[in-house]
Amino acid sequence: MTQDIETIGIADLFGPPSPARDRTDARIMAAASGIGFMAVRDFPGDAWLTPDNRGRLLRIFALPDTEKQKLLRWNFDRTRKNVYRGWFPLQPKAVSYKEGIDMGPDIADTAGISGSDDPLCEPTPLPTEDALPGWRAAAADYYRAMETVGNALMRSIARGLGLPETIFDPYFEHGISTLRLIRYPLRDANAGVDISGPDFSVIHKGETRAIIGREHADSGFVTLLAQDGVEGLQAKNLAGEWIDVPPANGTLAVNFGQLLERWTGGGVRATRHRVIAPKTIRFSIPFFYEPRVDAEIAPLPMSSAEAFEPFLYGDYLWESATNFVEMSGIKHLRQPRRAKVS
Ligand SMILES: O=C(O)CCC(=O)C(=O)O
Ligand SMILES: [Fe+2]
Repeated sequence: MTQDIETIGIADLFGPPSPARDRTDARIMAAASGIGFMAVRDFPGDAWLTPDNRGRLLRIFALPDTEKQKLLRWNFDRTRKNVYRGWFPLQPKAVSYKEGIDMGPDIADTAGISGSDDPLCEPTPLPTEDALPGWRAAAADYYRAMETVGNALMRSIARGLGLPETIFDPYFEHGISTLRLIRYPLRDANAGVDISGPDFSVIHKGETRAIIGREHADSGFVTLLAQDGVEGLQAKNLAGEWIDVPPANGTLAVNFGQLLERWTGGGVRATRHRVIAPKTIRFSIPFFYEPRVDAEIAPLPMSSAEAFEPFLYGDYLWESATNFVEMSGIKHLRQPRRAKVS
């Protein structure tokens, strides 16, 4: 049986305790512990999920190259100081064929982390107000809206696990969530890359489709993904089949990260996903809801919890995130803040 991805209205998560909220919690936990993907709708800030409003953020891709280059990260431009936040350009030879920007909490002024020497807390290089009037304010509003949704899902997951609903709260004060804007152009057939190989293409519904987003699981707690109405995202279901994640307006696709999978001893599933090439250019806006950099992750007080050695979120994230192609070549720039007990 192919299990579909459920769409769940989450308005009740923003109200007082009620039987309706309990039912929503149960549906979320069923998705989290089952297929590991869901779509959510009906929440404060859902007005963002229209083509016009997403377009207010995606305007950044229309900047001239000279303006985008000012935002590049150190691994793409050695004159830059930012290593973790900022612009990643297209990598024509990589499986993932995308460009975009990673932004941190400083854009929404929720940071309280300035002055830190941790690259995970560095400020985000942003276009000037003159280059893109009104854009910064829109990005800040969107960031705050997604923090609110992430927070509501985090509490719902706590309740769904049978834990106090505030158990995760302290971990997320001054969290380092990432707002990412992605553009996947059509692959240039003359780029000198043979995309017929198995790494670069798959058969889907009898058709050969290029891969533009390499198969992976996300690193963080929960990911809130706005798609632009263009298909391409696929999730691996429990039977190991790739199923399409519908890009419906008014919904966010939600998947769970490896941090949460580890924290819950596999109770929540960090589902693998990938992007196959649609016929048109594609944009997406993932928001990775994440704890504070110095959060100590230790086994949860649940009877089913498996023992593991506590670790710092920042150490774990750096190890994981720097394996992605857009973060290549920077692993050596941050040392673990806590030595492993051997
Ligand atoms: O573009 C998409 O739809 C998915 C992006 C994604 O999986 C990611 O950035 O982690
Ligand atoms: Fe992802």
